[in-house]
Amino acid sequence: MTKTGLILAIDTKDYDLAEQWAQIADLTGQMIKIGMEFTYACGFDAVRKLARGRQVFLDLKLHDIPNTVASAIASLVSVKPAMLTIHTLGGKDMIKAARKAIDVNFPENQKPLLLGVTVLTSMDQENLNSVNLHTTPLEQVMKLAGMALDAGVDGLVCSPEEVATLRKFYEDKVVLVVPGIRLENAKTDDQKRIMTPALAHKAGANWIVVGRPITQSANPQQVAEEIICQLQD
Ligand SMILES: O=C(O)c1cc(=O)[nH]c(=O)n1[C@@H]1O[C@H](COP(=O)(O)O)[C@@H](O)[C@H]1O
Repeated sequence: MTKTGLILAIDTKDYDLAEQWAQIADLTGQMIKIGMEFTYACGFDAVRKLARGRQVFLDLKLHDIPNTVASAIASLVSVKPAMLTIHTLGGKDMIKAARKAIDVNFPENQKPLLLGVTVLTSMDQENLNSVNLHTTPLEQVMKLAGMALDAGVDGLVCSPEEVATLRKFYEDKVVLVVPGIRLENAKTDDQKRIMTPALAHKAGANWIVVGRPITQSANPQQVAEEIICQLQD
């Protein structure tokens, strides 16, 4: 069975709270994810400070013309991220430019994994149709996955619902990072394609990304520990 790790999403505008959550991640041996909310609110000095000495997934979901994405990636070297995200919908030229930007700018032993976001976990069939995509989420994820892997991503961000199919098709040749994790299989917020930690693990996720179910709970450390237990075989 695929080994699955937990990534804690540090989605807050408050530096001190982010540090508290990151310390819980340190105690339980998790990676942290720093995204747009923290970065835009606290700035890049704060991102570097929070990242220091930690394994960081820098989730800025870059999506722009190839030259702009490549230049943005070159500016991220000082954060020393373990992984970073681009949107696969930016297309193959943008992805190739991102790949090259990592290969050229990051030192050999500090190259982050380049992850391609496929179909956001907040999108269901109705949302896909609303942007004129008349395929199922699974078909769209598989199509984007093939294109993105050919163009040079190391891994994919997808919902738990696509993990088993991707794992069967690509075996262990792709890193699968999986948000849309909920402790119960009931849709209660913006996440539409969801699964429990145990089921995402069984399906073959390398990493699950969890934010609010941990950070908004009464006891974040206890919930994190309970989730980690669900990831054992
Ligand atoms: O790239 C991501 O991490 C991501 C992709 C996606 O399709 N869905 C998704 O929820 N995420 C991120 O994963 C985290 C999920 O947080 P919660 O919904 O609070 O567990 C957020 O930080 C999102 O930005």
